[in-house]
Amino acid sequence: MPTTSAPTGTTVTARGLTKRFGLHTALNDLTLDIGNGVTGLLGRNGAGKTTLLRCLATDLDPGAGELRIFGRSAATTADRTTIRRQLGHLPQNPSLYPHFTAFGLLDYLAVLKELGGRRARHDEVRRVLAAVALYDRRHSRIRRLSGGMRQRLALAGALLGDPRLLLLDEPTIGLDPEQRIRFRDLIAEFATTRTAVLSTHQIEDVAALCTRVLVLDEGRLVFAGTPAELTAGARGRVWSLPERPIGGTTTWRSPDGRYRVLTPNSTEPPQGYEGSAEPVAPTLEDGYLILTGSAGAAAPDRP
Ligand SMILES: Nc1ncnc2c1ncn2[C@@H]1O[C@H](COP(=O)(O)OP(=O)(O)OP(=O)(O)O)[C@@H](O)[C@H]1O
Repeated sequence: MPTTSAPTGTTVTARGLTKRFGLHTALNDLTLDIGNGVTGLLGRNGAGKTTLLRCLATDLDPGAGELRIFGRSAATTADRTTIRRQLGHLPQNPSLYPHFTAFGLLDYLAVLKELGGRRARHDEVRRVLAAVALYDRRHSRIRRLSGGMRQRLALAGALLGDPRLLLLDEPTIGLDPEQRIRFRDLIAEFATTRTAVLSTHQIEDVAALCTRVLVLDEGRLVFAGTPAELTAGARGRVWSLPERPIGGTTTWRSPDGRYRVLTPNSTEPPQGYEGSAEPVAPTLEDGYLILTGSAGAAAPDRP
């Protein structure tokens, strides 16, 4: 496994972390460290990203291996309570009570988070509402908010109390481009002194935001490093061709009519296109596709 860069500081330490659901192994012997900054979790559907985030949130008991967060053991009841007080979790498909107002829901969550003193608690609710640009909608009932606004409200809930560790499961789903940029700014600022872990299929978010990337494949950690290191795996393996080749893997037909082609196993252009292939600078997505072997799956069957 290519691991060239280490995280700064250590918030999470996992050794041999394994989670089984019946006969299925969702996390398989994961050993990793996560420190300050934004760590992106990538992987195909079912790779184990949500399961890992749920273990980090101490919502799921891994069953095997060691998990320490802030130096405390997630397996010990007293330590788990201490960990929970210092983390914020935006789960996949968060459920919000539709009859609450935005302010009312966050105030309720703030009470559960033991943010004491009415005035200080309300100030904190106003702070997180402003952070996700929902302050003007604070009196709106949740059922009247759009899908993207609900997602931002759930993010505000995770930010309550200024946690040391923020766990975000597909946080930018449903956000418009302006709000997505705002989200990146918010999380990048947060992670200058704290730790954020986000699971996503939005590779542009990882490229724009993450200081480190972890890639899971069928429950195993197959990459830990920087986005630049993941991208480098595709160097010399991306081409622009005048037609769809038989060899290589076509990612898509670009608007200029040329075909963007990956050669996962070679730094040579596809056979027969030596004269017409133009090398293309790889993206993080190319590095990810080549690493996970998904590049082969990207090509449609030829008739
Ligand atoms: N509560 C559960 N009971 C049984 N199997 C589960 C449970 N939760 C997850 N799994 C299985 O564990 C594997 C990993 O699931 P997980 O939700 O962690 O994947 P993921 O990487 O987050 O996927 P996606 O990108 O689709 O959200 C899958 O095969 C899933 O079916």
